Amino acid sequence: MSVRVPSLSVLPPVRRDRIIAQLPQCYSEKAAVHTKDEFHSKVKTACQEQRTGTVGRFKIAKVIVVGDLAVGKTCLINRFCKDAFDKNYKATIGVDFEMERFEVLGVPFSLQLWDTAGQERFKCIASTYYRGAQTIVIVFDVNDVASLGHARQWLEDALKENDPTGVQLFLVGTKKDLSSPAQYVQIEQDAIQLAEEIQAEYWAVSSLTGENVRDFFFRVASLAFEANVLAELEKSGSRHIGDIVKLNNTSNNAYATSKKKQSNCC
Ligand SMILES: Nc1nc2c(ncn2[C@@H]2O[C@H](COP(=O)(O)OP(=O)(O)OP(=O)(O)O)[C@@H](O)[C@H]2O)c(=O)[nH]1
Ligand SMILES: [Mg+2]
Repeated sequence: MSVRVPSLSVLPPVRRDRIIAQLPQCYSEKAAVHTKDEFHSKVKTACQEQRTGTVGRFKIAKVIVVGDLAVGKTCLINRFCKDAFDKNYKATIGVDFEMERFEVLGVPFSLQLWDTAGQERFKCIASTYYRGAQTIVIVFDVNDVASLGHARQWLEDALKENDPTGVQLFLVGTKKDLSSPAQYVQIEQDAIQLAEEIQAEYWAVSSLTGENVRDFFFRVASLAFEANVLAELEKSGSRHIGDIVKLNNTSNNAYATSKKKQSNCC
């Protein structure tokens, strides 16, 4: 198992191609977290007035990526974070993670992307990292019906460690480049139906060609950001949250939490 934990002081600056000025649209209106064209007006105003509280001050949203072995979880993350693709399968042992920094509506915001192992023998290690997720991404291979069939079980396992009301769910079909249009149409129907049932947003991507990968992660970052700012606004009611919320570096630092978990890990 490899877990790399960068310190805050060595984080690179936000890349120019990680700047989000508008809400990216969903993949399918039939299965979306929401279908609004723009960020919530309260969120836009809060950002303009720099009233986003702890969001923007080292706020990091934890995203866990789960799903059957070899469906393409690692390739999906690597395509986005490193613009790389490896055709050779190398199983993830336990977990790995990547940090991605964005700027959303002028506010810094980071995603901590946890790439978990799909292999049964590593599942017990991986599941100890599920806790505290804000976003759960369930991955399946669009050419493998069984991997879609297992999505509910992955969700159930991830929700054991998280508050179901507080998480955003995504169901992502990978390896779109390998499927014929006819095959794809069939599995997409089933996937969208499942996504509707579990209230997940559906996406289909190819890490080989890069199709939809960037749009997908931009959508994840934007929806997590929007939910975080709305939660901050709700927490502080009509008060000016930027004036009253002080970040406690020890208790709110996700890196500290990760380090703690790392040392407890089997
Ligand atoms: N053609 C094609 N192959 C892909 C794509 N994504 C992943 N693969 C291949 O599928 C295999 C498994 O990919 P991984 O990303 O390692 O799978 P994983 O889900 O991380 O697997 P575990 O770590 O064991 O859970 C590799 O051989 C990849 O090259 C894709 O979009 N298109
Ligand atoms: Mg992997």
